[in-house]
Amino acid sequence: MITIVDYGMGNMGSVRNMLLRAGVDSVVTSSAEGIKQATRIILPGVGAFDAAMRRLEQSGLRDALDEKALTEKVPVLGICLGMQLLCNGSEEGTLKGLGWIDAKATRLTHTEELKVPHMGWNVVRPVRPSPLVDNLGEEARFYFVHSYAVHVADPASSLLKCTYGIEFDAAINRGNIYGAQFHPEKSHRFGMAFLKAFADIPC
Ligand SMILES: NC(=O)CC[C@H](N)C(=O)O
Repeated sequence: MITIVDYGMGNMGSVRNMLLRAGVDSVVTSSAEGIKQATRIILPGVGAFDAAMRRLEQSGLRDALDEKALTEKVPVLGICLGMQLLCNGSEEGTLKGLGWIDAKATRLTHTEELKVPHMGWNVVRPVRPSPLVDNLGEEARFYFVHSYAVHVADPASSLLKCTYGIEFDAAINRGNIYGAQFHPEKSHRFGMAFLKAFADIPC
């Protein structure tokens, strides 16, 4: 069973609905108790970096998440802001991130042709094989809405790259920790395949 973490920053319902369309059941929890039951976790997120970190800390969810991710090593998927939170930090804020993957988020550069936020569909390029991305097929495209982009320190932590002015990491992975900068819940069949693959990752 997948547990979707509700910490007041994002649309848990659309993630749950896309999982259902993929034939995967899930529960939404806003409590540390709920997280303790989890065997697989999705950390969604829409909004600002510091506000999200503050909510995770103040709600007591951070400790429960640390235990699951670092000690029990259950598969965890961060989506959009949720992926940025997995990193050491972001130029968007001053607070430290969860630090589960050695990476940082930097601001995208606004130009005449390329507006920030990066909003809309974009293609991604596979970097290395992983059960999470191996079955996406040719020309996989995903839906993005973000102003900050993640760059991993160790190239081996990158699964998918995307280019919007600069190249950035669109999906990342280290051990049991996974992240997607795009919104799989808004990415039609590609997003459904991606979420199904996360649900099927052996643990
Ligand atoms: N869509 C969002 O919530 C974006 C998350 C983050 N604030 C960013 O701009 O990258």
